[in-house]
Amino acid sequence: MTIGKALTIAGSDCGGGAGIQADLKTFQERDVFGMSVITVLTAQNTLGVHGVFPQTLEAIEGQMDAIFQDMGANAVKTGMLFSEEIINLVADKLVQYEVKNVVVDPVMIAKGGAPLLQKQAMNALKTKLLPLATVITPNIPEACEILGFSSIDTLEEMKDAASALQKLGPRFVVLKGGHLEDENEAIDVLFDGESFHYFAAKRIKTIHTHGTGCTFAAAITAELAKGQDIRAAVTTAKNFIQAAIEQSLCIGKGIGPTRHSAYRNKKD
Ligand SMILES: Nc1ncnc2c1ncn2[C@@H]1O[C@H](COP(=O)(O)OP(=O)(O)OP(=O)(O)O)[C@@H](O)[C@H]1O
Ligand SMILES: Cc1ncc(COP(=O)(O)O)c(N)n1
Repeated sequence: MTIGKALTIAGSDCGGGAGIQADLKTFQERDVFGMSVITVLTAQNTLGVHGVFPQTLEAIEGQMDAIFQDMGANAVKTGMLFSEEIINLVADKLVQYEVKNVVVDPVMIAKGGAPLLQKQAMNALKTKLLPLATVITPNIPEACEILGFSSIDTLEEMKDAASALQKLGPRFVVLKGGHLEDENEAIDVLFDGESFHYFAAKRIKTIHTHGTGCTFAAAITAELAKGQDIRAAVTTAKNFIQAAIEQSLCIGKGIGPTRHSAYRNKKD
């Protein structure tokens, strides 16, 4: 019996809505074998991030070696990497193990505003990690930060940004439009170096969107691990996140998580 193997290299969200926990739930729902390398522990709930505890480089390296010297992975996602040292280590290991299908979610700031990437790590993200990526999945503020743009306000500007991001080295760019001011639609743009593809869905009116970015990127990773091409992977991920937000959960006193099981048994 074979199964796609997907690895997430990310931060732990003890509250279960984002990070490693969201990724593993998504992998399970998409029927791939999920594995994890924990870069940082966060003390976090729906009200915000209350503590960030980076793991030692030795601990991160040990987890990566354990996985790649035995099981390997058909696709890898990176999420919260937090520091320059962690980014450099993870990038070196991805090169060492010749990892294919690397999904980089350039996590920078939590929904509540807490920094999840140190300012001095930006250069390593841009120069070491992005060139290794098969696909990157920034949201609009992250794209602005990477490119030094002051704002991205329209679909045309999203296309310009996606094209500029692709020049930094990733094979594909999926620029997420969740932060665009559009009452009706949440539209994401895929750029493959030649053409643009659009993934639009009805915008859902809810505050409970904790972990949407992690979940969306994890769903892309799962589909790539199964051998799907990028357009099929993003199509499934968009359907998956739409269902998860439609049934998002009012758990806790703040921004609740999405329901990872909402797309279960639905046809792609
Ligand atoms: N209110 C919404 N209704 C429908 N889809 C949404 C909504 N908000 C975000 N999305 C979609 O969810 C996915 C994740 O996008 P989003 O922009 O929320 O990521 P993000 O800001 O990186 O998330 P996070 O802050 O959790 O990391 C995208 O496909 C986006 O279009
Ligand atoms: C460990 C970790 N990784 C990623 C996010 C981003 O998710 P969100 O912006 O929805 O809080 C997070 N909050 N925590």
